[in-house]
Amino acid sequence: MIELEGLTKRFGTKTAVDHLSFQVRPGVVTGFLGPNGAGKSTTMRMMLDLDNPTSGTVRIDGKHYRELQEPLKYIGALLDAKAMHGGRSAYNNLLCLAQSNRIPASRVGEVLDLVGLTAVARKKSKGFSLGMGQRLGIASALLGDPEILMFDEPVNGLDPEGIHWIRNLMKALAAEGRTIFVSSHLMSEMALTADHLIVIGQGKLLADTSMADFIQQNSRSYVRLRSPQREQLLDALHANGFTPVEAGGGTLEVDGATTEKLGELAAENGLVLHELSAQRASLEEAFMQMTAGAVEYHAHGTNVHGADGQGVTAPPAAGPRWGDTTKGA
Ligand SMILES: Nc1ncnc2c1ncn2[C@@H]1O[C@H](COP(=O)(O)OP(=O)(O)OP(=O)(O)O)[C@@H](O)[C@H]1O
Repeated sequence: MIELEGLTKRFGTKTAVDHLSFQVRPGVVTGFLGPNGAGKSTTMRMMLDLDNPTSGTVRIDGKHYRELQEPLKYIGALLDAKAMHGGRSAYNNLLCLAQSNRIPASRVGEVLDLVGLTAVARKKSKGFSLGMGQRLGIASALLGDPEILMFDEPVNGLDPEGIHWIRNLMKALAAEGRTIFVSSHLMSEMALTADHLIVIGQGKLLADTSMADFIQQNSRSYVRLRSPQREQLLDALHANGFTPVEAGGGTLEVDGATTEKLGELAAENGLVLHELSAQRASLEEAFMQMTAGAVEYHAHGTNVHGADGQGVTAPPAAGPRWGDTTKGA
């Protein structure tokens, strides 16, 4: 278990991490998400005592990192895959780490095997590709067979097979009851890997929730409609209190409705539908909403339908980018 309490880091006037408090529990993969520059790496560095907090604390199984005897046996981390000594072989890099943590040398061969680097174990790591470097970093994290594992953007540089492998590895490690904490700015990746989510933006906690609840609470569900009798359909929708949104190509989107309700409405009005489908916004959209604040989807719309007051609301041209400061605006 990792516990953060009021963790804060300032670099001069820049607050990189802002009063973060959360727990990372065993037995699940916890995703640590945020846009570039949100403060993920800084938080992880403080968890590992590589940076001093300005204020607040991090506890690993109730202790400060520096109080841990042979920390690699408690917590393994992949932070910067390039941190290895390039002039040493993969095997020797790991052997040095093992020796300084009283880990038997036999474990080096085991973890090299686990990450698929046995064939290049004696090669100098400076010649490694990005993906091989990631695998070597993961091997070093696994060396002490720790109960807690932290990975900062572990799929960086991995090919599709490697990405699949690391995903399954993290899930398998969590299933063994370990605490797995993995950062990413890739929402799609987290959706496939994480059971629990911690989302930060501008160093602040935005969400601490199960993946299922996050999607449920943050993604928008709506119905998509297309009809050759678009004008009549708009009239019928407005007459029944719906606010259709223009989605391009003659398609309309309606929030707060079911396909059953809108199908019946079309039938009652004798309207032909070419499309009637329930939609749920992707996780990516959920993140956009969360980090950009409640995008005022309806409030900033543009009336594109005409002067009869029965306009459709156009969606915003483009959502704010990750890291914008408009949360809650
Ligand atoms: N040593 C430092 N000195 C000054 N500013 C720093 C330092 N380290 C990080 N920062 C700033 O703190 C903020 C958080 O950076 P951090 O690297 O933790 O974010 P991140 O979420 O890991 O981003 P990314 O996904 O791009 O790696 C950024 O604005 C960054 O520029």
